[in-house]
Amino acid sequence: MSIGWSLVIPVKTLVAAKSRLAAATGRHRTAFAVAVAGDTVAAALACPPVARVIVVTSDPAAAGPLAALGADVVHDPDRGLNTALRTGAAEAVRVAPGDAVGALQADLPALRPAELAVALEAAGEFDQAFVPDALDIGTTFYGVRAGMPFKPRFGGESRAKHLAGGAKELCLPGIESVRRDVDTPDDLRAAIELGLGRHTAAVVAELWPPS
Ligand SMILES: Nc1nc2c(ncn2[C@@H]2O[C@H](COP(=O)(O)OP(=O)(O)OP(=O)(O)O)[C@@H](O)[C@H]2O)c(=O)[nH]1
Ligand SMILES: C=C(OP(=O)(O)O)C(=O)O
Repeated sequence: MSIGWSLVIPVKTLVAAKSRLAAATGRHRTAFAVAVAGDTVAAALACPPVARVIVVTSDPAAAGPLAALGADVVHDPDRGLNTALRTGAAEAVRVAPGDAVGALQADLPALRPAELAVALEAAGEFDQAFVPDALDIGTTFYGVRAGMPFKPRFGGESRAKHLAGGAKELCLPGIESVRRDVDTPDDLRAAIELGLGRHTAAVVAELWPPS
C-alpha cells in the first residue's frame, strides 16, 4: 500500500526572493516568486500520495495566494531555511503522525504531479531520502518515513550534505520536473522547455509577450 505524505514547502520573504533573477524579472520579481511557488504547491496538491501541503512563510503576500490554492500555512520564525522546514515538519507530525514528511523546494514551476508521485513512492522505501537538483549540487526534495528524525540540510551544496547525513539519493529516470529548480535565467529557460505551470506561464507572458 502506498504511504501518505505531508509536504513542507518553504517560501522566503518576497522582498528577498529570487534575487538571482532580479535582472531578468524586473518589476515582476515578486509576482514571479509567488507564481513559481503557486505552481509548485498546485502540482504537489494534485499528486495522489500527498495528503497535505504545509507552506512555511512569514510573508502575508505569499501566504494568501498559496492558502487559496489549498495549502496550510505555518508562520516562519525567520531563523533560516532549515529551521523553517523543521517548523513545518513539527506541524505535519502534530496533525498526521502516521504520514511520511517531506521538504520540497518552492521553485519547481514545471513540477508534474505524476513525476512527484514516482519520487515519493521511491522515497517511501527508505528511512530518509532526497532528490538532487538538476545540476547535482543542491536538493529539491528531502523526506523521511513516519516516525523517523527529520534532518534537512538544505543550503549551498546540499546534495553532498544530505549524502553525508545518510539519506538515500534517489537517482530515478523520469523525474526531470522534480529536479528542475529555477534560480537563474538558464534554469528558467530549461523549465520553459519542460513546460511551465499556469501561474508562472502567465508571469512569463507579461515579461516576454509573444511577438
Ligand atoms: N520559509 C523560508 N523559506 C526559505 C528561506 N530561505 C530560503 N527559503 C526557500 O527555500 C528555497 C530555496 O531558497 P533560495 O535559493 O535560498 O532563495 P530563492 O528565493 O529561491 O533564490 P535567490 O534569492 O536567488 O537565492 C526557496 O523555496 C525559498 O523560498 C527562509 O529563511 N524561510
Ligand atoms: C537551498 C538550496 O537550493 P537553491 O539552489 O535554490 O539555493 C539547496 O539546494 O539546498
